[in-house]
Amino acid sequence: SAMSKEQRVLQYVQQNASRGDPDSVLAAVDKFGWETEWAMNLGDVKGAILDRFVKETAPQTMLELGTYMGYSAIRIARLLPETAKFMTVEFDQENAAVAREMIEFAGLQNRIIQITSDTADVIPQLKTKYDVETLDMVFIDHWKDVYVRDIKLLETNKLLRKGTVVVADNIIKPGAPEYAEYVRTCGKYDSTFHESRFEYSNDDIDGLEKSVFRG
Ligand SMILES: Cc1cc(C(=O)N2CCN(C)CC2)sc1-c1cc(O)c2nc[nH]c(=O)c2c1
Ligand SMILES: [Mg+2]
Repeated sequence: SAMSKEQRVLQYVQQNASRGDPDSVLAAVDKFGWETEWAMNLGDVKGAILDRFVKETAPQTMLELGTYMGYSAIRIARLLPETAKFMTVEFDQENAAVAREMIEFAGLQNRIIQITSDTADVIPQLKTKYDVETLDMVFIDHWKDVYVRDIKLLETNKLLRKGTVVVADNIIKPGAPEYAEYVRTCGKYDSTFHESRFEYSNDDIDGLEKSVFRG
């Protein structure tokens, strides 16, 4: 059967990037996104903002909700020390399979714990099954309608501590208004909005919300 868009991106990476070179993998995905087919990767413009947050935070324990093709997982893992524990969760089996190959091509499979499951099932298991005490940083980029559900699950499962940094994609496009409202008004976070460009677009606006848990 014909290849999916995600498989086409993976093939392009395998044929145009250098195995074991994460930056060349990111560059190939971005070139494909700009020049050939749009895809919902974080992309280079918002990616540079996330890079800065990851470098500033230097997390030892990190969680990503929404792996998709693995682009942001590679983006994050390339900045983490070997000692860091980084888990990424993807619900869609086909996307998870593409991500596994993309992450392997980048040579980062030893730095990324890939989980294929519903985040609502995984979050309550992080302490017991994944030996997590608390999270230093979280990147939320799965589905806008469950952003609030999942950050509340992180709270009730005692996975956040004073200073945990929670970053969320797509605050403007497609938009996560309930999430923005929650983190900005619930009193539990110091939250800032970082305006940027929508992935692979010169004119559409989007942005990342960065919310630091007050503990
Ligand atoms: C799938 C999709 C379509 C969008 C859009 O407005 N489009 C008009 C403009 N054309 C060009 C693209 C299509 S925005 C978006 C999207 C973007 C993300 O970064 C996402 N991140 C995580 N999870 C998501 O479901 C997610 C969806
Ligand atoms: Mg996104």
